[in-house]
Amino acid sequence: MRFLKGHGTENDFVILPDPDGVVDVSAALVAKICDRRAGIGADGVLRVARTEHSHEVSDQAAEAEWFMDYRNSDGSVAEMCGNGVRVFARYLLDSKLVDGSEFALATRGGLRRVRVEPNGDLTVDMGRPVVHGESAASVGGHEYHGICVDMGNPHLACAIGDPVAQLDLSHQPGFDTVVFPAGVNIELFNPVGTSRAVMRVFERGSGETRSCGTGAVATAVAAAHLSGDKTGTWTIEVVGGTLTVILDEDTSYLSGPAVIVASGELTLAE
Ligand SMILES: N[C@@H](CCC[C@H](N)C(=O)O)C(=O)O
Repeated sequence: MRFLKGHGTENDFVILPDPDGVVDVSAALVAKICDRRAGIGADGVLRVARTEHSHEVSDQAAEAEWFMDYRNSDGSVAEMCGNGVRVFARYLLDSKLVDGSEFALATRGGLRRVRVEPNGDLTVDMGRPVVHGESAASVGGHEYHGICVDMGNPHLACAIGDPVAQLDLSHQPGFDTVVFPAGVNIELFNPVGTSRAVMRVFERGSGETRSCGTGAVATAVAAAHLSGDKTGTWTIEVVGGTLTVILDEDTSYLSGPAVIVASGELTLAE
């Protein structure tokens, strides 16, 4: 099976081209591929299938030719991945599977429109973030309060006083399983001034990663909430680079770099 490897601000993915939708990506195979010692190593897998071969997309999303089948590194399925969309889009562009500088792709979370910026960065229309209350995460014996943001997938974004660089995110943070029965991606951030935040993330199904696109938007929403705003442009600094988030009345946009770094033949079997 052919594979490619790519990343967006060091949130890294193995891409499996499967235009006819015939590859069975079992949880065990995904976990093996993502293993950083026994496999290729990645935060997740992006299977690239024609939307007509997927039964998991809404009617609206079915208008896109390509479906991003995203899996976390533990093999679990997620609805959306913001950096994944950008890396997936880079693969489609490099492989000439899409035309022009604006196109859409299908995800389990719905249709996502992508635009190529003049500097080569990719911007994704991430849809309208939905805020649904407050909750708390516990890390290293500290409890941090934050807001719950649905980006198609679940997030808890917490502004914290301690420097994020000092957090130990080697273990799953505690969270309220009544609020998040299907698990949650947890962002911990330090607001810097009025339009910047430094963020770390512990992702559901993947552990700490060096970036998370949906998490960056959730962080911008939480940071804006703190400063009494609903709209604006936010610079989100993640461990693997810098992302830009624009919040407007109706939707949100995520921009940043995405690159393909390798390709090869996968010999791993389940
Ligand atoms: N890294 C992603 C989010 C991937 C999915 C997440 N772990 C989940 O289970 O919801 C991003 O860039 O958004």
